[in-house]
Amino acid sequence: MSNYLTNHRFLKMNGLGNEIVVLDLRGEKHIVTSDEAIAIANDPRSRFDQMMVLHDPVTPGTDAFIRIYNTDGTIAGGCGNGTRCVAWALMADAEISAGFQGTKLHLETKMGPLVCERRGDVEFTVDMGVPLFGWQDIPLAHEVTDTLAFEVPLEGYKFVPAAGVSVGNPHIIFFIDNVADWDVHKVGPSLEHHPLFPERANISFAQLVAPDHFKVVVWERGAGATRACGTASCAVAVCAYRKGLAGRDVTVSLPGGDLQIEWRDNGHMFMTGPVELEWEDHFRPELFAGVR
Ligand SMILES: N[C@H](CCC[C@H](N)C(=O)O)C(=O)O
Repeated sequence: MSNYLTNHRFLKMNGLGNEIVVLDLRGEKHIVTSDEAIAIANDPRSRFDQMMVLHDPVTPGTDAFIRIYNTDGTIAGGCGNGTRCVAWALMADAEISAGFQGTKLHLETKMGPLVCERRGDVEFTVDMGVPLFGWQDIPLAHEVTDTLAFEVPLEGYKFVPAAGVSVGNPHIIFFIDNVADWDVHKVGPSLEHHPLFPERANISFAQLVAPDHFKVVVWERGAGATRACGTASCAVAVCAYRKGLAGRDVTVSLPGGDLQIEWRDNGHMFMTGPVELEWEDHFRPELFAGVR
């Protein structure tokens, strides 16, 4: 492992149990390689679903640029839970916030800008942008008549139409009767890699509890089953609204807890939820038994 990481701030956090590492590489030119990301993810102390690496801002007026890595070393366009963790780090962490004043932060990923607002000690709202519903946007490998109801075989289960959307990353949702009947470990891997999804996909099973409440379980592209997924919660909320199942303001209950999603009239999705800091240190190779 390259020693350029040494001494950079390393935070192990989570957003509703979605395991997040925040690595502050601002001021550093190196970009973490896929192999380095995998090595950090493979160490039990720093195991992550997503690693959020902070770089110097690219667009004037923004506070930082974030590169997002999945457990398997691939890059993700968006990560809702991780973005809230970054917001906490830059606004509130004793060391890297550098006494940040105010309650608003402008972040940027390869998918565009992300504005974060602090709501409380550990509670943040993120403007997750505008969802895209075209088959090329999701993307699908070929055109389907209706991206809110198309066919993907679910081996071993009765047919349920799939809904697709891009919220900065590809999401496929199955609106089903009861999440307890679905084993994401069983169906997730083959759906994530299904040939209909040329960039692979995050897979969700969503159960309507009430028009303002869903129970959701997620199999994430590049990370597997996670305890919570912010972008999937946005994806469920906007597809449910467009299918006439729900209103614009919904609670999404994930295995790790609840997120609030609001799809405002201006087309933007707003996600609100908590973060937790587990431990922080400076990156030192000896901290990571398996990382060399
Ligand atoms: N856990 C993340 C999503 C990661 C998405 C990633 N698995 C991908 O698109 O490759 C969230 O809270 O939104």
